[in-house]
Amino acid sequence: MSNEQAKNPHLDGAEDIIIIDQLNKWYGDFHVLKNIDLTVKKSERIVICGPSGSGKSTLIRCINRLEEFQRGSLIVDGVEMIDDIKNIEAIRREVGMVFQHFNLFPHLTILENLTLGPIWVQKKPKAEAEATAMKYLERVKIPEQALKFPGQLSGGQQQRVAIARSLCMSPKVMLFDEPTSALDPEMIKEVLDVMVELAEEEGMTMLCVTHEMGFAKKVADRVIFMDAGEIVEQNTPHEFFDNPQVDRTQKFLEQILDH
Ligand SMILES: Nc1ncnc2c1ncn2[C@@H]1O[C@H](COP(=O)(O)OP(=O)(O)OP(=O)(O)O)[C@@H](O)[C@H]1O
Repeated sequence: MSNEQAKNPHLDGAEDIIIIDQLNKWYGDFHVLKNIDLTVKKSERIVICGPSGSGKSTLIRCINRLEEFQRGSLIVDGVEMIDDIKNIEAIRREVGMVFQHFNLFPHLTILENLTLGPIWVQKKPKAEAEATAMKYLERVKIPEQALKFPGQLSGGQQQRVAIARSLCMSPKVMLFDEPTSALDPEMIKEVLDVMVELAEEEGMTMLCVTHEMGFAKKVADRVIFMDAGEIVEQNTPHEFFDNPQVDRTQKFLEQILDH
């Protein structure tokens, strides 16, 4: 396995924000994650790819504790993930997640979707939460949609709302689980553009499960290839795409780059 750590200058001297050590997870008898070791630096941008069912979603869902795991350790910003509700809450505050299907509350306006967490979880005053929400709606370029309901927005706009909603909680890490795979082709770019800005202008630490290899080439410090519950290969995008070391990676790249 190639283990070359990203060598981008913006990561020089950066501290480790996620440390995963020998993480193993089973669904019943099915060993879904096998001996995962992964250290992520602050401001690092990681793209995770691999065949369907290889465990990509499960891995990032473990990071913010949407899934439990049976063996190994996982530390996020110095907080170890053990079965302790206070730790889970701390992790959820630090780690935002954007899903394939947006997961907005349909009966709440966009503004209410964005302020719900800050008001109820972070106990922020309503006016402050709304000001922050508007700031992030402007950042994702849809402030005029604030008083509409999710069903009145396009898929691309809803996904940008979901990204803004995560940002309202001031996360230190953002996890993206196939954020563009439910979108029509013409909407994919508008969401990827927001993610690129987030990486380049905010220096956000990002782990993104995606098959958007153009995004990986443009933004990622490191691309990780998973297969059958293992990290099979990881490298800088340049090396990963131009010089894959492992047979399984080569076959995967041939398949997806054919499309
Ligand atoms: N709740 C569950 N119970 C049992 N098996 C599950 C559960 N969730 C996922 N799995 C299985 O675990 C494996 C990994 O799933 P996961 O969603 O992490 O893969 P993935 O690489 O993200 O796939 P995809 O690209 O299709 O989303 C799959 O075989 C899946 O069927």
